[in-house]
Amino acid sequence: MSAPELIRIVSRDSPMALAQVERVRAELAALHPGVRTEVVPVKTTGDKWLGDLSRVEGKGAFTKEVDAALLSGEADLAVHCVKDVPADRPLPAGTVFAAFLKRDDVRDALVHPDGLTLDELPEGTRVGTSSVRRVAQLAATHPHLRCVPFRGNANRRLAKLAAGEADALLLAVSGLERIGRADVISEVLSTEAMMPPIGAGILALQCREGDSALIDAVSGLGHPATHREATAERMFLHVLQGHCNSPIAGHAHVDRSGELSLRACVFTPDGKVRLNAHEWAGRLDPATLGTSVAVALLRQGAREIIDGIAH
Ligand SMILES: NCc1[nH]cc(CCC(=O)O)c1CC(=O)O
Repeated sequence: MSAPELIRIVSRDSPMALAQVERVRAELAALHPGVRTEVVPVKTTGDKWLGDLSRVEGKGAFTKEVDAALLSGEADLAVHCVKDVPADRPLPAGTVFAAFLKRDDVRDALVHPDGLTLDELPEGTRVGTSSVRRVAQLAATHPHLRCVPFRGNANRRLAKLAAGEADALLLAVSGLERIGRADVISEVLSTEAMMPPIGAGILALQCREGDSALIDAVSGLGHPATHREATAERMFLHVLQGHCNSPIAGHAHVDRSGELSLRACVFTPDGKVRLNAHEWAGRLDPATLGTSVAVALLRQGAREIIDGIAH
């Protein structure tokens, strides 16, 4: 089938999201020089509402309006951070993932105006983050620090930090790189020090089911190892059935020999309990690995921890 003449790409309108779209346009232009692209920016509930996300009705605060543009035919292709796409339920009916782009850095970074590292931060330092995953892990390893709620896109968070609303920030390395602000990073945290979220650093392309001309055109942007990692991580979360307030981390990785493993954790919000599992896929497919790791954590009591957290 011949490639479409025009691909309309829908995305959130934050600087990070628009930078992601530019990456997709550049990769598409290299693959299909004849295809034109147009950007359809939308504001999502998650961009408009800067309060507690668990108070927004339903999941998908960063994806709902993007999905709607795809389904209504206003756009043909959506670019998402996999991290922001709910994994506890299937994609909206009528849509599918057409490709997962090569994964960026999965790690979180500390941003401190004077360049201090996490271990150097003095008692009482206010760390801006609304992420229950980051809060729980910091509480466990650095109980003398204080997390303060911090929402808004990465550029807004950096502006709030500059305005003194916190003393330091935790943000994804990949996000800072995308907005061209890797210069503010004072320390890149190892995945042992700060386990990443499901889908960290992965961009997914989503389209209407059955739009085969488009699927054919963009599938060449897909990265097979990233696809396996995203599939294992998302199935893990699907089986575990977390909610917005449950601190969960997970990181699948294809190593140099092509072996896939998945390490994952469930925490209590205060970080005092941490369940761990780490398994290799061996002959299992990625989704079965995700299921197996989720079951391993459920056997350790993950359900009771997750359900015991108010949401
Ligand atoms: N929750 C917002 C969000 N969604 C994806 C990223 C980072 C980029 C990525 O992991 O793809 C960020 C920002 C952050 O957590 O610092």
